[in-house]
Amino acid sequence: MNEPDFDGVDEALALVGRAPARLAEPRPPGHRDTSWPQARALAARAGGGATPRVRRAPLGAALGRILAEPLTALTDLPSFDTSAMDGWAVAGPGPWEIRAGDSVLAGHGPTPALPDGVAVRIATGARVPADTTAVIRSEHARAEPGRGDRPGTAPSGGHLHARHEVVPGQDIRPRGQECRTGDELLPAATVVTPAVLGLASAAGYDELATVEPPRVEVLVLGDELLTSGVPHDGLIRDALGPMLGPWLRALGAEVPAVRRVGDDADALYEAVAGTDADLVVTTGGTAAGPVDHVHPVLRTLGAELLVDGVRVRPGHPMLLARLTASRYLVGLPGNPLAAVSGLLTLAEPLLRGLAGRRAPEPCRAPVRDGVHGHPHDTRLVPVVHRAGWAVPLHYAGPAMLRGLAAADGLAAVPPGGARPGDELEILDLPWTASTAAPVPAPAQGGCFT
Ligand SMILES: Nc1nc2c(c(=O)[nH]1)N[C@H]1C(S)=C(S)[C@@H](COP(=O)(O)OP(=O)(O)OC[C@H]3O[C@@H](n4cnc5c(N)ncnc54)[C@H](O)[C@@H]3O)O[C@H]1N2
Ligand code: MOO
Repeated sequence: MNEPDFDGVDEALALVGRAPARLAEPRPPGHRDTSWPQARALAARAGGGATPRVRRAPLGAALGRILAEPLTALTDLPSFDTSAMDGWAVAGPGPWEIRAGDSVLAGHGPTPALPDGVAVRIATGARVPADTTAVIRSEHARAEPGRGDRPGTAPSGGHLHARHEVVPGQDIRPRGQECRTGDELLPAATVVTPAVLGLASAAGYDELATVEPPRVEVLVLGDELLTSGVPHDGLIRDALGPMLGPWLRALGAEVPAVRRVGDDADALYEAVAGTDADLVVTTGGTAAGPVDHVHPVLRTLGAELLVDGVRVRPGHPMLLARLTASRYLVGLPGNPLAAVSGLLTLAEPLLRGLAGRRAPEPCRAPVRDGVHGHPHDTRLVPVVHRAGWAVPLHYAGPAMLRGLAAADGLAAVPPGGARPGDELEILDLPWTASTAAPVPAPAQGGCFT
């Protein structure tokens, strides 16, 4: 490729400059790469076209999964008129004669209707007797003992006086207040959180229909990679194997194992041809070096290249291939930040579709400092959120993870760059929701959550 200066920009911009943005130059003709927005849309379409596998699982096994169908109420909630307080059920105007006998407790069937002028003790959560006008909480009522009541026993035969005005319906939760049978409580594609489990249980569910997580196999290429110890003799540590498994799981995938296949074309062919995963993610070997085997292996397999290079820095050699009607391969470049760029550009939207998840609301934030742009390509730059600003981080070169490890997200810098105050799209990292500091709402809100 005849763009040494532009590629050099990526390295130079590992330290973020403050120069004013340059205007985008026209793309040289004949370039085959896909634009960054197109690549994301293509990956999302490929994932969204798949038919998700659905499984009915007991509530306890559904946590973190995606609802395959809407959650509709199997009952009215509450399913009967319920007392909201411990106190007295009363009918008609007071004072009321206290009905002798047991209190009305939670968990019991219907009790006899309440005639006007009568009160009966009732517990929070109990079914209110038919014809009850209101519930008066204990502290708002005064019970006058009847004859024969012993101290410490429930008064009976005495009278009940309200200390405050009684409003009809007070402290009664009417049947169906929260929902009616058949109401849609949550749409399909909702993530099953602990709160969803609670709601599903309250609404009568024993099990939930959820989308089976897509299975992803990670193949780490490269003979130069060590799995332990300090880099030596030209060998380096594998930074991607330890990162990609948990990252892909955070995106809703099942990742049984990360395999290292070295720079062996036959081993790569065998691994890809024999996989039963929905998605194979490879790292390294996407460029045109002597041991870059991803393209030749895909050709031998007859795979269809949906994306072959993306106009994004770092990570432009990333690719997306269809292996069979329902299996995909995402080739991530070997440089670690370039691999993350491929993960967010291609693997994330593809997996979102395969996992049945909804697209997140796009999130934008103003960038505090000017950011150099690539002349033709989008740049992804690690940023932290500070007082409503996205602040670009240093150490953002293609081979570096130092900036990313401190980041809250990646800002998409358009071709030509950004000036201070420009609103940029921010890609959240899957863990930022739990670590982000409270944010004074930026212009468009929603980032880092
Ligand atoms: N002639 C050209 N050479 C390169 C181009 C180009 O356009 N023309 N693009 C460069 C860019 S940009 C990238 S990104 C890389 C992509 O290369 P590959 O996907 O083929 O990756 P490798 O060559 O295998 O590795 C690149 C680099 O990353 C290191 N690496 C690989 N795997 C890991 C890992 N798991 N953990 C840590 N580091 C890893 C590897 O040692 C290399 O240093 O190609 C450029 N070349
Ligand atoms: O610029 Mo590459 O895409 O090093 O990452």
